Amino acid sequence: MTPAARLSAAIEVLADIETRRRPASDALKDWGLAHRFAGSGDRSAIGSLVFDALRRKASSAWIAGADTPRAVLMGSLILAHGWDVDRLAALFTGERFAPEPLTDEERVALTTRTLDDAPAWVAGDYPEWLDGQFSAVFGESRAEELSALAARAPVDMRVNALKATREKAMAELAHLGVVPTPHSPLGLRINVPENARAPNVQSEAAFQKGWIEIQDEGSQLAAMLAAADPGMQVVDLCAGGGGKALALAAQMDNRGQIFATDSDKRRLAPIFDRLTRAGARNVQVKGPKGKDDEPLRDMRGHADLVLVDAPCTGTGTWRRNPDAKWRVRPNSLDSRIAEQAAVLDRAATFVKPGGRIAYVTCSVLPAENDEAVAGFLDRNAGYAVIAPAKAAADAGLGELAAFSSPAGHGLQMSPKRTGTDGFFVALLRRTS
Ligand SMILES: C[S@@+](CC[C@H](N)C(=O)[O-])C[C@H]1O[C@@H](n2cnc3c(N)ncnc32)[C@H](O)[C@@H]1O
Repeated sequence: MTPAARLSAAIEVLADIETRRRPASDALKDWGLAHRFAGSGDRSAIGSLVFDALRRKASSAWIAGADTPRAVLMGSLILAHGWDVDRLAALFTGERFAPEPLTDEERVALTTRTLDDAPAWVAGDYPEWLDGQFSAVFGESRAEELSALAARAPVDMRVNALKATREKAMAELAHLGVVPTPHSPLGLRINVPENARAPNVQSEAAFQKGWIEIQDEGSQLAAMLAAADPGMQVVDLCAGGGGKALALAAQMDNRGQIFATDSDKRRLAPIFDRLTRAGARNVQVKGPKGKDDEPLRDMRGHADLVLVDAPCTGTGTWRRNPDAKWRVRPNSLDSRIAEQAAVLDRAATFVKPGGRIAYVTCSVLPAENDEAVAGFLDRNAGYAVIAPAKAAADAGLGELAAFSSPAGHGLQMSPKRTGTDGFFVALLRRTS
């Protein structure tokens, strides 16, 4: 395909995402099936154009002076790819498979409009209805913070201490240009250059041998902050595919027990192969047998630590899922808030006196973070927050103490603050 034809395809896919409110990956897949002549290079280039446009959708529409898929693509080529109007005009020719030529109005908008007078939700590329939430957590920095959440994310890996050291894994992956992550002592990072494809880490021998797991550094730090020690009895209540359970098993050096469960048994499916590959032997996976089954009933009142890696809107992962931010709705936020309250209250049934709950979300919304903790404390008198600065220091992560959440119930990470996805971590001790 010609570069101009790829632009037309990207406009088509963006229109499909917009009109059918569907995930970008589904729209791209369908486009590929309907256009089998397109090679993998074409599909990958179109995917990059679409994802970059979605990252910068509001600001692109602003400088293009319209919010049509065509306008958003044009704006993003200028903002994200550094094009100028002449370069656009050279491809928007209206010739075979090329998008229609630029109108005078488009040309004027694209050469004169800037983000200088744009509101925060436009400059930061996020849905306007969430402005109050972002203002509460980031204040005047919200446009900058959210802009950092719109950028591309690096590929982060956690070295599995059960099988390798960071030095050993780094040497094995040197050809991928891996560097240590700034905070996690087990973190490795590949910074993917603009317009390049992320490497397929899963095909590397180091991955196959279980030396590394793909895991954002924020998720690694959340597991460290949970502070599971060898020998502890740990419940991972929202274990899903097991990313945190694997990190905890390595922290515990395979000693003690982790009971991993999830309300959705199907989500636990990948965990078994992952545990085997990682050499993690202290994790028992217990899926619910029916709707009202409590597979961990024997653990009631016995756990040293209950990890609640809660279901959430995922606003902290928008770097990796830029289309998700335009799909999040007030009713889905309300549903997540209700689930968070339910799962926190369930967690409390497992904690032994003196034990802890680690509450984690990959969100930056106070409604899912500080407010969820405050609600839990109102409903559960025998719990107290462990001061975030202390939790950070205890985990050997004293530098995170600066990132206490607004109400002080937990730590709030973000791409701008910590160079990670946006994770929130609160630790609650059972005092009576
Ligand atoms: C953020 S994901 C977990 C990710 C996983 N811990 C990891 O590190 O790979 C949240 C999980 O919570 C589960 N979940 C939702 N509501 C729940 C509930 N009431 N009890 C337990 N799990 C729940 C979802 O099925 C989902 O798998």
